[in-house]
Amino acid sequence: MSLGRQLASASRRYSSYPASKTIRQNSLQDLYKLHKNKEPITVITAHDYITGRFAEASPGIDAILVGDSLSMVAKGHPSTLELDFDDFYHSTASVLRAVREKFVIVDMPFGSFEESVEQCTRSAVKLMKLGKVGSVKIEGSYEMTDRIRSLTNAGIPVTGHIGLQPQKFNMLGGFKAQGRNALGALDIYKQALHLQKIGCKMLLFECIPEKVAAFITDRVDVPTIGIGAGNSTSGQVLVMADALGMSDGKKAKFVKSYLDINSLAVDALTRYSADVKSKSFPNSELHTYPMKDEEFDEFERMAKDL
Ligand SMILES: Nc1nc(=O)c2c([nH]1)NC[C@@H]1CN(c3ccc(C(=O)N[C@@H](CCC(=O)O)C(=O)O)cc3)CN21
Ligand SMILES: CC(C)C(=O)C(=O)O
Ligand SMILES: [Mg+2]
Repeated sequence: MSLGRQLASASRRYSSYPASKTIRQNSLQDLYKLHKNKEPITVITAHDYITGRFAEASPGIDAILVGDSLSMVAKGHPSTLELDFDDFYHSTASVLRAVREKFVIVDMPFGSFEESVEQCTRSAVKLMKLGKVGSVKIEGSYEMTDRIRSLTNAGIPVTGHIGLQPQKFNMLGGFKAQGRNALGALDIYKQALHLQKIGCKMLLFECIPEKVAAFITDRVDVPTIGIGAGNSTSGQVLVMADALGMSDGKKAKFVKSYLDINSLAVDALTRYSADVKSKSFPNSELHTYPMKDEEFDEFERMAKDL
C-alpha cells in the first residue's frame, strides 16, 4: 500500500474515536474548577508504576501525590527522613510512566531543599524536568518563605504542607495531631495565610482538628487538601498503601481501608506454594509450550549421539 493510502486508512481508523477519548492531563486550573464548583478533589498517593496505573485507571481520582511516605510504605524505612533524593527521583519517574490524565503533585524529600534556596530550586527543577509534574509540595511555612518564592518565581506551583509535618517528627515527639489547642490552631491559621500570601497554589493540612481545617478552608482562596483533617477541606488525600490495605504496622486514626491486599496477597501466595508442592502447578495443558512428537523424537535421536 502506498504511504498516502496508509495514512488515509490510519486517519479513518483514528477519526472513529470520539473526541472525548482524547487524553488531556488535568492542570492546576482543572483542580481550581473543582474547588470553585465545591466538588471535592480526590488525591491518592502512588509510589511506583503499578500503583500509578491503579490511580490512573480510577475515574474519580483527580490527582496523584508521589509522597515521601513511600520511604515507609515502599522502602520499609521507619520514617521519611531516610529517603534518598535520587531513589525518590527514580520512584517518581516510575509513577510518571503510568500517568496520562491525573494531575501530579510531588513531595520534596528530606535533605533535598533545607540547605539553601539554590539547593531547593535545583531539586524542584530536577523533579519538574521529569515532565507531567504539576506541583511540588514542601512541608513548612515561614521558614520556607524564600524557597517557596524562588520556586514560584521559576513557575513551579507549590503546595504548602502544614499541621503534622512528618519530616519534623523528631521536633514534634512523633506523628501527632497538631493545632488541638487555641494557640496551636491560631499558629496553623497564620501559617496558612502566610503560605497563600507568598504564592502557594494549594495547601495540605495533615492531622489537624476538623473544625480548624474548616475554619481555614473558609478563609483562604486556594484549595485545601486534607489528611486527618476532616470533611470540610476542598479535597482529601490518602496513602494508597493504607487505602488498599498494603501497609504494615498500626493504622493512623484517619485511615479508611477499602481493601485488604495484605491478606489477599498472602492467601494467594499460600495457594501458589501449595500448588507447587502438590505438583498441580504448572498444568501441562495450560501453562506449557507444546512440541510435536516427531520433533521431539528427532531431537532424542540427535541427542543420543552427543
Ligand atoms: N502508611 C502511611 N500513611 C500515612 O498517612 C503516612 C505515612 N505512611 N508516612 C508519612 C506520614 C506519617 N503519617 C502519620 C503516621 C502515623 C500517624 C499516627 O499514628 N497517628 C496517631 C496519633 C495521633 C495523635 O494521637 O495525635 C493516630 O492514632 O492517628 C499519623 C500520621 C502520615 N503519613
Ligand atoms: C501523607 C501525605 C500528605 C504525604 O505527604 C505523603 O504521602 O508523603
Ligand atoms: Mg509527604
